[in-house]
Amino acid sequence: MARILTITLNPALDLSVETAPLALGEVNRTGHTLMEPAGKGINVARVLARLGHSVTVAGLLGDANAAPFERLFEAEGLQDSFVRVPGQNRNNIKIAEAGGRVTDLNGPGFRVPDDAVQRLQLRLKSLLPECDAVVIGGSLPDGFPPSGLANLVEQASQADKPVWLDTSGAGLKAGIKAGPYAIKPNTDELSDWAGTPLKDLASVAATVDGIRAGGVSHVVVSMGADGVFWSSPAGILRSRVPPVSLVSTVCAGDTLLAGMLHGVLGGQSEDTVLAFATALSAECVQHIGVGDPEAPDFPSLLQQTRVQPWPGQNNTGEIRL
Ligand SMILES: Nc1ncnc2c1ncn2[C@@H]1O[C@H](COP(=O)(O)OP(=O)(O)O)[C@@H](O)[C@H]1O
Ligand SMILES: O=P(O)(O)OC[C@H]1O[C@](O)(COP(=O)(O)O)[C@@H](O)[C@@H]1O
Repeated sequence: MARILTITLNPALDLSVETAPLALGEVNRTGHTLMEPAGKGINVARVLARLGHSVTVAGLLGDANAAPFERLFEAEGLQDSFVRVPGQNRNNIKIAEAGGRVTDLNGPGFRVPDDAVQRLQLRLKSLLPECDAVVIGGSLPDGFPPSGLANLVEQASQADKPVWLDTSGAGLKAGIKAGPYAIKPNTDELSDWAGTPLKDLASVAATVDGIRAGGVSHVVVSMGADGVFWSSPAGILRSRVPPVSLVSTVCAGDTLLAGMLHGVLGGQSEDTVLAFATALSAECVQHIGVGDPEAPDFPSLLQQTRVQPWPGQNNTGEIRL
């Protein structure tokens, strides 16, 4: 069991809605709906706790609607070390239509006070000695500078804690420069970072090589139904997902990251790490919410997940994503 600190700078209440294909501009009657406290670091924390780790959740939490988050932390056994800030955590709406299309409506939340980065740095000072790894996940709230994210990455790295970073846009740009141990962009986020659409595995690989040359040890690229591309000091692996019945891809990236961290901290072989994490993320897309390592069909999903070195035989990199 490892001690993991996750940081969520912009938590959200996710309202997930399962529905038939939307009739825009009309009354739609939905199926299953679920409102849950979320945000990338919090989602990762939930999966890690279910995998038996001791997890502290931190970051910024709006005080106006903190109660559901606090209830979740209590229920899931997560140590709450969030810095409270004035205002509301955002509401994010996730519409999962039959057929697998998912539409995210991510709302605005609190605006951060001027001293937010300093308060977080102070909080981290006391939390870092107590953890084995740090996850920083999600977007930056209004007023939080990308340089502030870079400061947090540097602070944790200087304390010798591996930082796993999952963010996007300007945060990802600044974060990569600060030299995290690992990043987990999806193909769109990596394309955005590269400034060009990455349409095949060869271009993903070339982009990842550049990032690794800059000092990031592990680059995990999640590619939706095309699986995962993982470049690390041990080499490059690519996984393929098992067949699943798709409901919602929301939280699949967070579940994948948690599964990767679980395996890497556990010292498992690379193949085992990637197969486990991929299968768990595939389990996740079969329902709303984070992946469940205790799902009855998880062993079968794991068995059907394929991991291969990349580029393998007959694999020249032109596979289109
Ligand atoms: N349609 C799908 N079928 C099976 N597995 C999937 C599917 N979509 C996503 N996954 C799994 O979840 C992982 C993360 O999903 P992805 O959409 O790439 O990340 P993110 O949620 O961060 O955008 C994928 O790498 C894959 O392993
Ligand atoms: O901070 P961002 O980039 O807006 O993302 C937040 C959203 O991402 C999620 O954490 C899901 O992320 P993934 O689909 O990448 O796993 C949601 O719970 C949340 O609403």
